[in-house]
Amino acid sequence: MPDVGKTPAKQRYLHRKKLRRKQSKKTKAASTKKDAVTTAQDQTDTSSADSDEEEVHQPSVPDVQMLDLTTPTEPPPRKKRKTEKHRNSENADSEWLDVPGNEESAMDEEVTKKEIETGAAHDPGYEALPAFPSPTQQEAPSKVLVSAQGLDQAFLSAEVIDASRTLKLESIDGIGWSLQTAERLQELGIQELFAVQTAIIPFLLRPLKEPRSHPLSSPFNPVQDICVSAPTGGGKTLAYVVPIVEILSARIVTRLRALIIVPTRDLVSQVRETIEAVSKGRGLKIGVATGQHSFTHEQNALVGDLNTPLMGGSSKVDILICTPGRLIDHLNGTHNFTLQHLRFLIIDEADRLLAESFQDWLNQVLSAIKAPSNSAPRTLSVDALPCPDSMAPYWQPPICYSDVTQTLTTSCQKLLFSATLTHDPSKLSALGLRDPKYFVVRSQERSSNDGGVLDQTFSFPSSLVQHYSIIKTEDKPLLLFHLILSQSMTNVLVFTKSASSTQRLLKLLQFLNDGWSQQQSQESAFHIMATAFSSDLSVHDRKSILASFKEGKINVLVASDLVSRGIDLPHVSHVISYDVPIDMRKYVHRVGRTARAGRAGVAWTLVEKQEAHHFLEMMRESGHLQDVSKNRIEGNDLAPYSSLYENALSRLQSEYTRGTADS
Ligand SMILES: Nc1ncnc2c1ncn2[C@@H]1O[C@H](COP(=O)(O)OP(=O)(O)OP(=O)(O)O)[C@@H](O)[C@H]1O
Repeated sequence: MPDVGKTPAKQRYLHRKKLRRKQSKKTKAASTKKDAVTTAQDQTDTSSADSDEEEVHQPSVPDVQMLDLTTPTEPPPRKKRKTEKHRNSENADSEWLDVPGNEESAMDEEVTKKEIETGAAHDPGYEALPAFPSPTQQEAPSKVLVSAQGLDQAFLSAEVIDASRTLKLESIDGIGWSLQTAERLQELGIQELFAVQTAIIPFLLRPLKEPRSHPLSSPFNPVQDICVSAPTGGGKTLAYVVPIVEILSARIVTRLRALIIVPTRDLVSQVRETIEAVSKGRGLKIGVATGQHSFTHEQNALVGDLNTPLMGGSSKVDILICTPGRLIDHLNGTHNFTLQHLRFLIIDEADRLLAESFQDWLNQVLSAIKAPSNSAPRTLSVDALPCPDSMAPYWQPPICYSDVTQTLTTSCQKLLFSATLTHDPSKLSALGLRDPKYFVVRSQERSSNDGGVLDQTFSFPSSLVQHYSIIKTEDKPLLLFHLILSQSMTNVLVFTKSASSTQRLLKLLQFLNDGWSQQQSQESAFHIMATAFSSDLSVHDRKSILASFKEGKINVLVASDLVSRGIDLPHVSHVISYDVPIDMRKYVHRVGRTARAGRAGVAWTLVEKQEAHHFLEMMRESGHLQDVSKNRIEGNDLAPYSSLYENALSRLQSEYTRGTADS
C-alpha cells in the first residue's frame, strides 16, 4: 500500500533502502561462512564482482533491479547520469533525481563528504581509498630548456665567438692561406680580421693544411657544413669570400665550384665587387645571374657549350652569384648548366631565403647537387661514359668493384650566414646539413647570460646607439624633419613600410625643405637633399642612386625594406625607422645599416602612440629594451616648422589630386 503523503519516488527510495538493509544483513552472515558459500549461491546472490561483470559484458540491458540489489561491497548507489532506457522506465525517478534537497541527494552528499574527509566510504566493507593529493602549481621549465626543444644537437654545442675578438694580419701564421691572399687583403686596407673571420676563415681553410685531403674534391672524406650567426656589418662576406678564393685558386679547369645565393639583385652586385677585389690576379672567373640581362645573354655568359649533351656540363665561370629565381631558370632551361662540381654552396641572408618557398627553389638546388638517382645502381660500362673526365667523381659510376665498399658523397660544403640566423629545426633540416658546425658571434656579456647560445636573441654592433621617440601620427614628418635639421645629419637612411609610403614621404620632405630654404637667409644653411630608393626603380637607377648617396650628392635616402638587408653603405651615420619595423629581425637588419665595421652609428625609431606597446614589448622580449633610450619631444621643438608643414601638406594634397585627375 502506498504511504499517503509520500511521493512515488520517495516510496521507491524507502523500498530500496529496506532491501539494502536486508541485503546487508545477509552478506554479513555470508561472510562469516565464506568457505561454505557455493558457486550456485554466488550466481544467484548479488556478489559485487559478478554483478559488475554482468554489467560490463552485457551492457545493452541494464538491470535496474540488480543495480538496486548491490551489496555493500560495491560503491553505494550514486546519482548517475541517466541513460535513455533509465529515463523511459523511471520517469518518476528522473523527476525525483532532479529535485534539489530531496532525501537521497542529501544522503549522497553526506556520503560524498565523508568519503572526501576520510578518503574512504563510510561503510566498513569498503577499502579505504587514498586521498587525492592537493593540487600544486607545476614549476615552469626554464627558458633554456624550452629553447632547446627539438634543436639540432650541433646547435647546442655551437662555438660562441666574442664579438670584440680581432686578429692582426701580420700576426696570423699557419692559417693555410697563401702569401698572395695576405698581401691582397693588406692592399684592400684590411689590417685585422674581425671576430667572425677569425673563426670562419681558418675553419674553411683546414683542407689546405691536411696532408691527404684534396681541397677541391673530397668525395671520401666530406667536409662539415657550417651555420654562422654574426652581427650586421661584422664582415661575414669576407669570411666566406677569402677561403673560396684561396681554395678555388688551385683549380686547373674552370667548373662551377662556388654558388652564392642572396635575396636581392643589389646584393648580387655587392658580393661580386667583394669577390672581384679579393680574387684580383688569381684568374678566377665570376658570373652573375639576376635577370638584369636577357636569359640568352646570361646563358652565353655562364655556359661554354649550349648544344652538345655533356655529362659533366660546361661552365665558363668558377663562381656564380645569383638570386634564387634566376638560378632555378638556369637549372631548368640552360643545357650543360650543372651543379655537380660544386665545392661551396653559400646561402647568405639564410633566414630570409629559407623563408622563401618560390618554385621550391631549395629542393631544386639540393637535388641538382646530388647525383641523378637513375644512375643507381651504377654499372660498369666504359662505353656508357661519354665524358667521364668531366664528371664530378661522386657522379661517376665506379671504375671497379671490390670487397671494400666506400661510399662517395658530394664534396659540396654548405655555408649559411645571417645576422638573424633561424634556429628553427624544421627550416634547417630541409637543407640536409652534413655534420653541421654552428658559429655564433656575440658580445661577451650576452654570451654569459644563462641562455648562452640558446638565448635566441640577436646581437647589435657594439658601436651602435639606439633611440626612440613616441609621437602623434600627424607629427611624424615634422619630427623626422626636425631630427635631420637639428642634428645636421648628412648620411641618413630613412626606412618606411612600403614603396608607396617612400614616395609620399619623399615629396613631403622636399616640400618642407623648399619652404625651409626660402626662410633661410644664408646660403650656407643646412638643406635636405633626399631621394627615394625602392623596388619601383630599375636596377640601373638603383645603382646610380646608391652611387650618388655614397658620393654625398644625396644626404637622405628614403627607402623601403629592400635595402634593409645586407647592403653595405659604410658611410651611413644615422638610420631612422620612420615606420616601426614589424618584427625584431627587420629591426636588427635596418639598424644594422649603420655602425658597420666598427664605425659609430645612431638609430632612431619614430613610434606612433598606438604602436608603443608593440615596439617596447618587441624590444623587451628580445632582451634589448635597455639598449634603446627614449627621447622626449617637447611641443615647442616642432613649433617652428608648423607653418611650413601646413604649406607642404597642401602642396602634397594638390599634387595628389592633380595626379588622380590626370590619370
Ligand atoms: N677585416 C676587416 N677590416 C676592415 N673592414 C672590413 C673587414 N671585414 C669586412 N670589412 C668591411 O666591413 C663592412 C661590412 O662587411 P659585410 O658587408 O661583410 O658585413 P656583414 O656581416 O655581411 O653585414 P650584414 O649582416 O649587414 O650583411 C664592409 O664594408 C667590409 O668591407
